[in-house]
Amino acid sequence: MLRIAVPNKGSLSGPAAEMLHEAGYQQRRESKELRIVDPENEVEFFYLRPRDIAIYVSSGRLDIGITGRDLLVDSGADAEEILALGFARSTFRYATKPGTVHTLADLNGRTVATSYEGIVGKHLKDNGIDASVVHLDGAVETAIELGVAEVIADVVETGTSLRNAGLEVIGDPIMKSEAVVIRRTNGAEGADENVESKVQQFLRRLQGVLVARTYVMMDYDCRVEQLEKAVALTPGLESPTVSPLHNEGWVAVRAMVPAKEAQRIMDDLYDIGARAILTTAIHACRL
Ligand SMILES: Nc1ncnc2c1ncn2[C@@H]1O[C@H](COP(=O)(O)OP(=O)(O)OP(=O)(O)O)[C@@H](O)[C@H]1O
Ligand SMILES: O=P(O)(O)OC[C@H]1O[C@H](OP(=O)(O)OP(=O)(O)O)[C@H](O)[C@@H]1O
Ligand SMILES: [Mg+2]
Repeated sequence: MLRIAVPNKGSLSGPAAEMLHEAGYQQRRESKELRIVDPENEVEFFYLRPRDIAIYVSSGRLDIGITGRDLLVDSGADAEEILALGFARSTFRYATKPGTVHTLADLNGRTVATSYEGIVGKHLKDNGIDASVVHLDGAVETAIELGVAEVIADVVETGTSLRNAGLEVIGDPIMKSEAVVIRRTNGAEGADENVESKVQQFLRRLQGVLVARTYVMMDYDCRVEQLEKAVALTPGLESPTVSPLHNEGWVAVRAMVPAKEAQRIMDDLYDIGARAILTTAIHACRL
């Protein structure tokens, strides 16, 4: 049985459950459930606080987990990222009231409030900055207004929270984060054979979901003379499927294309004479 840690609340929890469901795994029905067994897939899911997941996984009691890259780094736990999942994307930044602190160097001697002491402590140290760090559990944007700190370091996605608090960012992002699958560092070494094959199957399934979300299937007909040009526009993953049409001199072509580029590719195909150009969603795949 593969043992997997899944976020039980916060920004990671909904999208993680959705992705696991799309990958064919059973998920909990009640938000209070702390663990469920999916007997068909021989997987047990543990619903844990996102911040604790790296600690459980590094202990070796759970085989893999889904958490945020920033939470993994902050924990300092002995675990590594094995697959990026593309949701809960954010940056991690310093911010302050306009006009007080302008550059990273100005942080010297200041107080920084954050929920991510691990990331901030290391970043300050690596940059030779002597600042004190105050730990707050959340809503850190308010810390400046209330005089607890002069600077905050927090997760920024749209920037709305910073704007609402009248704050502006300082310097470049400290890091970029997204949801990731993590495993104990070098966890594949010496792992049970059955566990290892289940981990690989889990990763293939999630990769399948990622591909199904980012690619569409494109079909079109074109004249044989235009085939090379058309194939250059739709190279597919390996190479497109080309089948003869009943009408001589025409072929049907099928290839996966990135969903974001589908409309532009359809225009370009039309311009070189392709017709009956269709796209269809991919629901699942194994590459
Ligand atoms: N607004 C956001 N947009 C995208 N990702 C976010 C956002 N807020 C937090 N995250 C990400 O979610 C993870 C933190 O999850 P956690 O559950 O601890 O916090 P949360 O989503 O802010 O929930 P909570 O309501 O408990 O504060 C981190 O990886 C972080 O980068
Ligand atoms: O840039 P934005 O789109 O505004 O998103 C960033 C905000 O979202 C998270 O807060 P959350 O609502 O989870 O509250 P918290 O600070 O208590 O964690 C994060 O801590 C920021 O405050
Ligand atoms: Mg939060």
